[in-house]
Amino acid sequence: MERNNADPQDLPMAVEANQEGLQSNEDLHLVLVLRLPSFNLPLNDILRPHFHILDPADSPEPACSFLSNHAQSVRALICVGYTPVTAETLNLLPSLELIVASSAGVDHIDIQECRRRGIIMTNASTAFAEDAADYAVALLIDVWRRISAADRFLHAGLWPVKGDYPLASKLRGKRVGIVGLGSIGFEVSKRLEAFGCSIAYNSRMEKPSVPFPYYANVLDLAAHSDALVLCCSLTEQTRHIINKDVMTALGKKGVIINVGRGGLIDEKELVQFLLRGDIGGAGLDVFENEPDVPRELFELDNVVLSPHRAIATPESFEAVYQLILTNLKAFFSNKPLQSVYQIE
Ligand SMILES: O=CC(=O)O
Repeated sequence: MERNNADPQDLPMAVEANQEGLQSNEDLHLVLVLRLPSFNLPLNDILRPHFHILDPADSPEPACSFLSNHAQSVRALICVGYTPVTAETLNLLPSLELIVASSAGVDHIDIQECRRRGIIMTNASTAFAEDAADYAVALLIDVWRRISAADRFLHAGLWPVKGDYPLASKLRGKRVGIVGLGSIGFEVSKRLEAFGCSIAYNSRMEKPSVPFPYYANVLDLAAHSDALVLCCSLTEQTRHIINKDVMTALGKKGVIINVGRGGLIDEKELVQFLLRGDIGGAGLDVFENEPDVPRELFELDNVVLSPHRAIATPESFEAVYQLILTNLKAFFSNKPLQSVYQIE
């Protein structure tokens, strides 16, 4: 594969050291990092020995002129966090071939434009899968066993006043429908099987390698489930995949857990269903307009809320940095990439 020959005059970067010794920036492949200035991670330090990092957030130049002036020959871009990558941004990067997303979800990236341009994308759901799955299951157990609500009961000093706390619900024997059986959904299935739940799923395509019943339609999955766990990407096809009809099919005792994206659920409808008692409860780590959470939810004891933290542990971030490094090294040495996001 051809080397990237950025004009070193354009790049006000110092000479970098790598493990093999000192190399000038001219010898290192150029990698653009797009991040919000507030997103200060050790990622650049991990990458610098291996790549020549261009980071507009470190420059006083406005991002647009930085990209026009310095990034014309950039072939690989790291998108950190949920920094939007729009068609306008992509237009400033005519040589771009690869986007490495540091997130599991990629709905902040214009994937249709990437498809049109033939830009490959990798995401980080494999690195986040275990933590996201632990969290999804924790939310489900919390809603069914009412742990957070019981905690509030005790904190409010209500045990001596009101007596025994009401019984909650058992996990074993429950039917859980997983929406999106990618790496995160699959980890959820492994954990819930161990709790004695029966698993079914909906996904873009049936997966011949898994033993669980497949429902091509989320409505049918909901009708055969006690809980839905949402682990899929937010795309044009999945926006509001959990709508009024699906919630009705899930029924009054049904529970919804969301560790995907807020936009997967018609949130206004969800609030109404919960207020009317038309579904049994919800465990929500993501919301349609973060960080704004519908205030009505704060009053409901059958709802467990969390500020978009399912994937986040220091260990999972470390795994993401390593995944990013592996993918960039593979790309520049023309080897197979890990965790390629399949753009539909
Ligand atoms: O929500 C978290 C992620 O997409 O990484």
